[in-house]
This record gives sequence, structure tokens and C-alpha cells, in this order.
Amino acid sequence: MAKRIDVNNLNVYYGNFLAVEDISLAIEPRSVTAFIGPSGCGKSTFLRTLNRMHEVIPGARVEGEVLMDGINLYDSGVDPVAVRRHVGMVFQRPNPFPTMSIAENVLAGVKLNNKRMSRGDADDLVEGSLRGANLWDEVKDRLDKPGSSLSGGQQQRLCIARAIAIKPDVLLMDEPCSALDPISTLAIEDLIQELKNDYTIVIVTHNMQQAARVSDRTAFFNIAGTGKPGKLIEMNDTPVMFSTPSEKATEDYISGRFG
Ligand SMILES: Nc1ncnc2c1ncn2[C@@H]1O[C@H](COP(=O)(O)OP(=O)(O)OP(=O)(O)O)[C@@H](O)[C@H]1O
Repeated sequence: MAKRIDVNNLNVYYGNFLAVEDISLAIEPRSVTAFIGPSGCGKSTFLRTLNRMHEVIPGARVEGEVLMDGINLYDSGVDPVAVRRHVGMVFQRPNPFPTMSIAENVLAGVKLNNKRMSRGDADDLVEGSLRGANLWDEVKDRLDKPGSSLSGGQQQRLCIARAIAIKPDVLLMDEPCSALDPISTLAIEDLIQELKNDYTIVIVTHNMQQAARVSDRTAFFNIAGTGKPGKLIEMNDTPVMFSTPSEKATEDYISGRFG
């Protein structure tokens, strides 16, 4: 079930370095939110705080709250592994497990979570996840072939299938199309539009057209200079952000004047 996210006064650190400062924002369930901004402003860092992936880096920590349907992911009683089961992630480069078959790749996350299932249930989950990722028709006759035998765009859809197989509530995507050709990119964008019926989606992208095409809301992050923390400058409905942003820095960035 898609969940809402409320971030309150979040500071994100690598050791003593404050990488992202004082972020507060709200993300509605069943919506697509795009994070845009120049390199180094902390988009990926902030994204990774939404499923507690940030803290796997030694010395990395956060202050503040990330509420998912009202529960703070950083409360002491919350298990980070359980958080990542609810908040799936797709990375910049497609990263299927190379020695695993297509079907095994889809099930990899589920097996990591120690879920035992019958052969029939596993087959159904593979088919449902691959259908959900718009990949089923292309691979249904070669499910036992290695994931690495697919094209880059197909591999990325396989990674999306692997992410949705664990039935997350939220899907985080960190520049999911940056390694893909334009046709595969459009296929992923179409898929994002379909997935938002079931999931809350947050996508980091450097591609303004992509943000404009796929997202309902856009958040613009910026950085005042090297060594300074990234900040959220403004967030609004995507058509508003791209036509009449409130801040000059947003307008300059989206019109290509910097970044
Ligand atoms: N593992 C790390 N250890 C220390 N500092 C890091 C680490 N990862 C990122 N940073 C720093 O945190 C800041 C934000 O980086 P981040 O990658 O989140 O920015 P970004 O906006 O996603 O950039 P890009 O668009 O280039 O991917 C940068 O100053 C970066 O050097």
C-alpha cells in the first residue's frame, strides 16, 4: 500500500560534514515526486535517507524525522532492514545479479527476506513482477537465462521487477534512466506512470524534460558553494515549478542558466 512521507527538519551528515540541511517536505501517496538540482546539492544523499540506506556508510547519520504514514523511520525501535522492505530502491546503473537467471533476479530480494514460498507462488510472483515492470512479454520464454543477457533498458526494468517483487510501499529511483538510450528511457517513464497507481515514487533526475514528463511534484535543491550544505529551495506542483517558480534560482536552473 502506497504510503505518505513527511520529512521534518532533516539534517544529513557524513561524519562532521553537513551535506543536506534542514529539509522539511511532504510527499503524497500514489504520486511521483522529482528531485532536481545541480550536482553535489545532496539529492541522492537525501533520497537514501528515505529508506535508511544513508546510514550504511560509516560515520553517516541524520538528525530530524522521516515519517512514513506517521511512523518515524529513525525511531530507536525501527529495524532498518524492515524499512528497506517497505521502501524499495532502483539505482542509476542497472545492477542485476550477473550469475542469476532472470527469474532468480526477480526473486532475489524476496529470498533475502527469508520468505519461503511454493514453486507455484514463486512463478506467480515472477510473472506478476515482470508484468508490473513491463518486461514479461520480452522475457517470458527465457526466464532461466542470465539477467546480464538483457539489454540495458531491459536490465533496468528487471531491477524494477526485483524492487516491486518485495511489494514495497514506496519506490525510490536514483537517476534510473541515466544509463539508458532514449527509447528505453521512455519505456521506464511510461512504467513510472503506471507504477504510481500502486506506489509512492520519488525519482532523482538531471533531465528536466523527464521531471516535467513524469512527476506530479518537483522539489528543487541547491547548494551555495563547495563545502556548504544542500538545501531545499522550493517544492510545488510540477507544472507550476516549470512555468512560474517562486525562486529565481529555480528559474535559472530549469532554464539551463546553471547546473
Ligand atoms: N559517501 C560519502 N562520503 C562523504 N561525502 C559524500 C559521500 N557521498 C556524497 N558525499 C558528499 O555529499 C554531498 C552531496 O552529494 P550527493 O551525491 O548526494 O549529491 P547529488 O545532488 O546527488 O549529486 P549528483 O547530481 O552529482 O549525483 C557532496 O558534497 C558529496 O561530495
